[in-house]
Amino acid sequence: MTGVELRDIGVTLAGRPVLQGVSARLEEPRVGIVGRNGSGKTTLARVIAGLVAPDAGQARIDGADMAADRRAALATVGIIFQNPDHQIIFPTVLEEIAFGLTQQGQRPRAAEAAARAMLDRFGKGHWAPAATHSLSQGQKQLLCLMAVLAMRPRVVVMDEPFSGLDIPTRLQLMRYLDGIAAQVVMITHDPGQLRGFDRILWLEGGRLIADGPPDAVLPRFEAQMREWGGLDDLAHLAG
Ligand SMILES: Nc1ncnc2c1ncn2[C@@H]1O[C@H](COP(=O)(O)OP(=O)(O)OP(=O)(O)O)[C@@H](O)[C@H]1O
Repeated sequence: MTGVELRDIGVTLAGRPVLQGVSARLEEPRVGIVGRNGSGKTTLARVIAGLVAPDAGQARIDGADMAADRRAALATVGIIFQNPDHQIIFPTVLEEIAFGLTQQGQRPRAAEAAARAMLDRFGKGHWAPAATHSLSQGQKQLLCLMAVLAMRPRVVVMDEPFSGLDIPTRLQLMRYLDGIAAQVVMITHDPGQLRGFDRILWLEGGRLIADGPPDAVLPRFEAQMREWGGLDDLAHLAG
């Protein structure tokens, strides 16, 4: 089958269930994942990208198990983390983008040419020799997006990619996203970033508590967040 298939996913970390019984078949071009802090969103993103193997159930993309088949994962799925500093490892922009392509088996010269082509596509050809540490947070996030897209993934998983960015930078990055052909699975706390999305998954306490089109899920999600926002549950410490 095509698309992301999550079948009864369970993940336990440090003896605690973090995801339980999560099942969904995602074929829509734009899928959002919402939920409170600690609800398991990042863990689910990592499961989809094959970075975490579930303790129970199966996660597949286009029929392949991303955690077991890292070669298929490199060709199929890319992930963009919340903090680009956790993702960027090379001193220059060109090296950063070319790296993933050499990982996929391209020769260095071909990888460099493809990296330059990706920079040109975003009108950022002049960034090639720039030092990655000199980029702003928004520029770093765009670099991560270009590095992932250069690998031509079928699915791009994004874990709160716009947090910490100012509004114009966020809007620019969202516009870039509009133009990409890959299926996007995006985690966010901000329902405003999910305009135009096709489907929303809502996680609470590691379980999927709602799954449907934005019109059906987001108004309930926002009402619930406002209600919980009125309570003082920050006083409790996890046991
Ligand atoms: N490596 C780990 N070891 C132990 N517990 C973990 C680990 N990673 C995450 N957890 C716990 O799993 C739960 C879910 O974490 P996760 O990061 O998936 O949630 P989240 O919904 O993405 O949260 P946030 O919105 O705050 O980023 C949390 O209670 C967290 O403390």
